[in-house]
Amino acid sequence: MIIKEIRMRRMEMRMKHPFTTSFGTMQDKPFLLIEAIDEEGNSGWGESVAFTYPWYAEETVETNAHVIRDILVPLLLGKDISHPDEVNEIFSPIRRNNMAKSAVEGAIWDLYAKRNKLTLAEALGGDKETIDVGISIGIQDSKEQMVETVRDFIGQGYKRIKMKIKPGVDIEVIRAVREAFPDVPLMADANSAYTLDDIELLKLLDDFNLMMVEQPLAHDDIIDHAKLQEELETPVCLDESIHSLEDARKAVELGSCRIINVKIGRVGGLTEAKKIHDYCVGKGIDLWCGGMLEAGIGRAHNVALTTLPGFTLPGDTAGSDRYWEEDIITPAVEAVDGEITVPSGYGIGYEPDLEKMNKYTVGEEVFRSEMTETAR
Ligand SMILES: O=C(O)CCC(=O)C1=CC=C[C@@H](O)[C@@H]1C(=O)O
Ligand SMILES: [Mg+2]
Repeated sequence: MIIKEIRMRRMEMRMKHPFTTSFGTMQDKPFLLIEAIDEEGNSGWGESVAFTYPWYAEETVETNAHVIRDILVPLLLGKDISHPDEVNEIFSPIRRNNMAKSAVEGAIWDLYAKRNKLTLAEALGGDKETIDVGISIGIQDSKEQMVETVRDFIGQGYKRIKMKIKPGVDIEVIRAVREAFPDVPLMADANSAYTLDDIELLKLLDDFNLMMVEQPLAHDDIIDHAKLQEELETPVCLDESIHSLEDARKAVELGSCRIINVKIGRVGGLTEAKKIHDYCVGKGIDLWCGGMLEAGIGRAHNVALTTLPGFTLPGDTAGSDRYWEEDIITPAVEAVDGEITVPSGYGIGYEPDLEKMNKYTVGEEVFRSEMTETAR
């Protein structure tokens, strides 16, 4: 398939509620959508998960727009791609900028699957018809509010509860939730808010039968996480530290984690995510698919990835209604009793809702192999 045109939409959506982590609070969500069109007029979609502020990773919406426009699109326009794995290869000379790469590569994966009359799950080698999903809950104003929020999501049937923690908002909140819900599958995400100086506090987590503690230490660390895992019964799960198969291999060999949160954008796309999956299956490392507060396109990619057999734990792909009054795909992603039915349509399986997309589009750039124009 020849990549004849790539369109980059600047989107602005606003989440229903603010989302607070150890790094801050967000509710407005500017992001980029990528559409790739082949010579037959087939169209595939990808979503950048970069935030406007580089608190989770070094990339931002602006750095993504530059790298996509000036570096990645010129490498792909006019190219004859027989399999999306080639995109990972074409982009390999570009250092990092994984979220930018992933947004473009995701569009090519969707395009490839549609062109070959496959669901994206089938194209990736996934074999599940439904996926179990959990919910990620931001830091709440009080432990009582956290308990009530957890109660609400358990009532909606979510298969596991992830709560954000940070120094001063950790042990007592987890204790309150565990006392209220002794058996709910429960985990905590620290977003790198602790250091090895906190090891005595972190060892207290072992009292709560948590499934895991996610990224307790520095965002770019695997050594200290290995020292921490030696002291903890609770499995360490890495998120921010893992940007590639090589990072995963080193972390597993060092014993830095027993679980990995795979985020397609963080690792540079579906091809790399699949490589990490295949490696971790062989090493007995459990995986789950993390979220980046995606709109429907990104959420659809997460659903497809989660169909791979090594995604053994419920991930963060909640229904669209977790964050959005209305989504930009139809139908919206729906979690019923903590399960999402994998769509049977080709590609990502959800249709872009162009009326909603246009409603939230604040800018668009069109790149064609023979010209580039700014459409609005
Ligand atoms: O998309 C979701 O629902 C998951 C949101 C979530 O937990 C996160 C999103 C982005 C950065 C972090 O705050 C956190 C994570 O680290 O997984
Ligand atoms: Mg995380």
